[in-house]
Amino acid sequence: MTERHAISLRTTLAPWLRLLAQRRGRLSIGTLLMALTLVSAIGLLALSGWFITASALAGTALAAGAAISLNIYVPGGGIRLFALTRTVSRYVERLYNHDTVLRLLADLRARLFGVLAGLDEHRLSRRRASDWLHRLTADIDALDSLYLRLLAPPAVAVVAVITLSAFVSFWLPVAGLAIAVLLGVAIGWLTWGQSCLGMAASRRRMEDLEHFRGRLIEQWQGLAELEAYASLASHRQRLDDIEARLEADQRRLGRLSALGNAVSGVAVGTTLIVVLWLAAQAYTSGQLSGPVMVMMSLAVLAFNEALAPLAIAFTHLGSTCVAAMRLNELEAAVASTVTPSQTLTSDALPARLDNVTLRYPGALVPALSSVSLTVAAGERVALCGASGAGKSSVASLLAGQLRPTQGKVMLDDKPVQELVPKTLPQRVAVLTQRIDLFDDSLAANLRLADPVADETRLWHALAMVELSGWAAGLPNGLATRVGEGGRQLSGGQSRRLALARLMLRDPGLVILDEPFAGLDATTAARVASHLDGWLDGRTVVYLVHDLGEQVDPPGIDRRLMLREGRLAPLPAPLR
Ligand SMILES: Nc1ncnc2c1ncn2[C@@H]1O[C@H](COP(=O)(O)OP(=O)(O)OP(=O)(O)O)[C@@H](O)[C@H]1O
Repeated sequence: MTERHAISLRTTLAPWLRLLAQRRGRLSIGTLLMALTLVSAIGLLALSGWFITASALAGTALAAGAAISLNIYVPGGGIRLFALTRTVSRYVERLYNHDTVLRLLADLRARLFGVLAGLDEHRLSRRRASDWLHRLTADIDALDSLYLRLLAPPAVAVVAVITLSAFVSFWLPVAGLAIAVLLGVAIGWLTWGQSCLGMAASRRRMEDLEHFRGRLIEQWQGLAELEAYASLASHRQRLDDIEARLEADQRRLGRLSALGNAVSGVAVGTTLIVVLWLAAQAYTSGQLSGPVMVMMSLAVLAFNEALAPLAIAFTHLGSTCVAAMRLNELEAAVASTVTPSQTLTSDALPARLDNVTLRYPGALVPALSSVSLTVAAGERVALCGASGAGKSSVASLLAGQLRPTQGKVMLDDKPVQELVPKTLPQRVAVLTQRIDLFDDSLAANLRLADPVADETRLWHALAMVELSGWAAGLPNGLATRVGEGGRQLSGGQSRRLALARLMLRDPGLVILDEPFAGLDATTAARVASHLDGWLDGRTVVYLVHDLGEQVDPPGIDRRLMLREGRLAPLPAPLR
């Protein structure tokens, strides 16, 4: 890992470390509990070694007739104490740290929800639902390892090396130095070295996992189409390719983790031999007693416990980095938007596009080019154009769901991006081509627009779209379930239900995309006459391919024509 990589790693993880720092009290207690567990494990082994050796030597001396005494109570008590603190602190540490991690997860998810809520429709629609799911699950999971796997264990290991080295130096400084150097190098390798080795594969794996999940969901959703066009095999082949890459990286990371574990074992083993050799020399020169010599060596052996979690955690550091990078990108996208503060009046809203150009990300040509149009308060404008002319793009701009690449979008003479987010859905209503109905009752689907609407209002809204007779004839009336995505309803019924839902609100600007699509002429004419009354006193933009084909939307004051993303002169009327 170069210096540049190290800097980018720091900047990538910095926002998340700051988030962790908000819980620094809990994290410090958790780390202390980890350290206590480790110290108890080292103490237990070291003291046991000392005690067994001292007892053996005392026994031998007694057998040889020497008069010696050994206090067995203090070391025996110490061993019991370490055994007890090791068990209790491990249990409490697991409980406490898992609780901390769950709290961190809640912090991370809440922060991500906040970020997602701040994204406009445009940014949200650039990714598949599965990608957002991946952000909320796998990415957050990868980040939660930041404390438990990447911060606390190396911190505890470093403190433990310093403490052990100081402890051993008390009797034999050169052995203390050997411990500091050898185990310090091992910690360096297991953190820095392992992360360098695993960085590429763990990053790639994280990216491939997201692709794999997205494509897999896409395959299940589109299974019927893939089978109908005999494309299932090629689609599956692409999935297999990603899976093969995932498996190869998994194997690579497994091998690297095994290498890390081997390095950790070799490091502890080598340190043990060196300390034993130095201690044996000190013993033969009378500098050190036998029990202390054994105690030093066993203390080093117990250090295995401190190094064991490092190899796997740091081999997978790339996953955490990718997750953090993705979430940082999202945060940056939200941070770049203006803090909104303006609200809309309760009257009909004037709307304006000032020299607006809109280019979708990655598109070769703009969807809208230098479009300027004004809709006065209370006016009804029909925006006509062929499929792909840019009508829906205009609607999304007016509804604040898209931001223009250039130019200004004004509602009520205020820039749309400066409007408080909740004011837009309250005052601007859009009926798009895509109808979203939920697998719930008719009443629940209607009450999305107004949760406190009573049944009288619901029946009135249904009557406005000529659905009240049909609904009254259903055995369960308003409690009838519409099925997933409104499957129990016809296309025309779904559209009218969506229109009824829209009429439960009180918007100042109404945008209706082909409001009568899928309706027969008689029903369309009846709905048009109800709609006409409801639209009075509101600004209206109709999006239509053309006028005069079937039933026109009611009360059109002016007609505009869009052609290939530009406002065009109206064609001369047919004679
Ligand atoms: N999310 C998107 N990403 C990229 N390009 C898009 C996106 N949405 C629309 N476009 C492109 O922008 C242009 C205008 O599309 P738009 O949906 O605004 O047209 P429209 O007039 O509403 O069409 P229709 O009547 O078929 O709904 C089209 O060329 C379309 O391909």
